[in-house]
Amino acid sequence: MSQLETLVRALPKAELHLHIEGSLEPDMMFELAKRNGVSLTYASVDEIRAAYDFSNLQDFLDLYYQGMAVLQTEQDFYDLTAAYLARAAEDNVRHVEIFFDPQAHMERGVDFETVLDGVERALKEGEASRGISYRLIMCILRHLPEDDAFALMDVADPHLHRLDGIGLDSSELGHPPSKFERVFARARSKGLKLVAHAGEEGPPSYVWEALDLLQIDRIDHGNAAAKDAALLAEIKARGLTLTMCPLSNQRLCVTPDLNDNPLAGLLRAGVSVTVNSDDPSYFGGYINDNYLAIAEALDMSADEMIGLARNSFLGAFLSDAEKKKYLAEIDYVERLGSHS
Ligand SMILES: Nc1ncnc2[nH]cnc12
Ligand SMILES: [Zn+2]
Repeated sequence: MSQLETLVRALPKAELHLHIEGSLEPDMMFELAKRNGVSLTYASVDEIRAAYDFSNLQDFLDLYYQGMAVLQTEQDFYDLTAAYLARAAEDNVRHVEIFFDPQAHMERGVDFETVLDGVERALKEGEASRGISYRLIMCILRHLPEDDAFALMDVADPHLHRLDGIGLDSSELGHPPSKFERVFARARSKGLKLVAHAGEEGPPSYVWEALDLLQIDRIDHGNAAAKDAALLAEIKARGLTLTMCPLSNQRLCVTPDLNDNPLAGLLRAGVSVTVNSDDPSYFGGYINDNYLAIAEALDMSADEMIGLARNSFLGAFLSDAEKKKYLAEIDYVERLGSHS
């Protein structure tokens, strides 16, 4: 194992951009299909993996919504989340901020409470048994109408104390942040943190809208910011963190060549960049795989790996005391490394 790999594995990390439904591994898809009597169009795990050959975001989303149809009971959502936490623990992930897509389940007749109860039960257990702290972010599907988003906010209203933030995901092109300005205003009035996928496939203007109209606290992806110097300056001035996902960008042909990923350039330009896995079961890697892939492709240093891990806690929706605790752990790993 290289020194850099040893370091990446040892670093405590926060994962800030993870769709829990995107951690559904083919093995579990088969198991749940059997348990729930759902028929899959695939005959084997290998066939599923072979289907994960995407040309763009929509290609992926079509399979992502299809795959999650096996998730039906509270136990399913618990099992899915518990499996992710077990895998994240192997990568020394100490804090997670998880997205979930209730609309994609409710339209199949699964209750909002079933989803939330199962995900939350696993997160609470993960915190107690593995020491992985968490925040939970409910995402709005942007390809659906504004009315549907308001309906989701109504259903979620009695449970808002169990949620930390609101996000915006799904098909970006043709669905700019402005479509959800009023929904985000309502979420803000409820005291929720706000994040949005912006500038993944979409242009810099979508990132501007997320900043100015949605008034987000953090940007998911944000790749397009690298194309607009004024936008970059604004992101820095506001101290906003970008939750970037290099293997996702590669698999969805946002930056098919990892060498072209803007992550290192943005970090070196002083932007608070973080590394995340997005939908690890679909994109061929969990968080350490993402760190190691960009370290190699973008010729990043040990200090930069440490900086990315620090940013993950600094950009998290944690208290200052919690951040301090995690940052001290990174300092410790850094000191160990400097003596070796
Ligand atoms: N990378 C991604 N972009 C937009 N929506 C998503 N939903 C799950 N993964 C996503
Ligand atoms: Zn995402």
